Amino acid sequence: MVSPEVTSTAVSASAGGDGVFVIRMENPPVNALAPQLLDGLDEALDVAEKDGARVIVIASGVDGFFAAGADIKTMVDVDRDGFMAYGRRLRSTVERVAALDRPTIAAIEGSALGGGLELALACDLRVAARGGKLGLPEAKIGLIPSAGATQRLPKYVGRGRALELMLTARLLDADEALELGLVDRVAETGQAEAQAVSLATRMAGLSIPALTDVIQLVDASFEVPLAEGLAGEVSRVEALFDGPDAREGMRAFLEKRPPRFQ
Ligand SMILES: CCCCCCCCCCCCC[C@H](O)CC(=O)SCCNC(=O)CCNC(=O)[C@H](O)C(C)(C)COP(=O)(O)OP(=O)(O)OC[C@H]1O[C@@H](n2cnc3c(N)ncnc32)[C@H](O)[C@@H]1OP(=O)(O)O
Repeated sequence: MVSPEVTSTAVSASAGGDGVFVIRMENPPVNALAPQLLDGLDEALDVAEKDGARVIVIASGVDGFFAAGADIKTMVDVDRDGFMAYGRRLRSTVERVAALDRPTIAAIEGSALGGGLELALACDLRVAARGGKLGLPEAKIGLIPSAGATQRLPKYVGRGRALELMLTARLLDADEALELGLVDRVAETGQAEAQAVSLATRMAGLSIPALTDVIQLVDASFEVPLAEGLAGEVSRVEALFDGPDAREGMRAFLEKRPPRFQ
């Protein structure tokens, strides 16, 4: 069901009854991450949170592009203050996606480049369809990725591969991106959103507090000493055990019925 609450012209959204909320970026021709698209993303995220979305999919509604990154046609004429202001604006939305307290999946149909790929990297998982290109070509235009890729990419693909991709500015296809660990699933052309929604639907049937805890513990594993991470597991599982989902999940298992998580 299309969500009428999203009024943006650069984004549409649909909320499924199963708790999966799909946000589609629609800023033709290349889904350049222009301010109106970022405003639309934030509006859609507001609606998703208000509606209690359990899993959020960020997809593309523009043929050929998930997102081509910052709008070079605009960037070429913008002054330093505008560059800095836009950078702050873009990073605000990207980091909001990264910090969401529910799982997020990027459905990459078409090319995801520069800031567009950085938006996908801020999601918890990535599904990429064959036919698109993925890359961080900022060095070709005298810039560097500056919406999180230098910090996230090494965690996904390792230091050497992250450097190779950013130092060559080369583009990958979906299969190589999967091989490197840049994306988590590959779909046939035109099927990225469908595959992402299928994955999201499976996740939406589980305990979202538990999934969110797993995401945060895995992300922390790159930052904290092992002992601190293990202690985090303990404190979180004890809190979950005290929460409503654990009792409901165990009772549903024993009663051989689907759990009704909050
Ligand atoms: C107030 C607003 C200010 C906005 C500017 C301020 C920026 C602040 C930056 C801070 C944040 C940084 C974020 C990030 O880290 C940095 C970036 O994202 S930089 C941009 C990175 N993206 C790219 O470099 C992609 C460049 N595109 C390509 O490599 C190719 O287009 C492609 C995607 C591989 C496809 O190639 P082709 O199939 O050959 O098609 P074309 O190249 O001919 O492209 C078709 C058409 O689309 C236009 N286009 C493509 N990408 C962009 C883009 N990013 N911005 C604008 N326009 C783009 C291209 O020019 C063609 O247009 P046409 O010639 O047909 O008019």
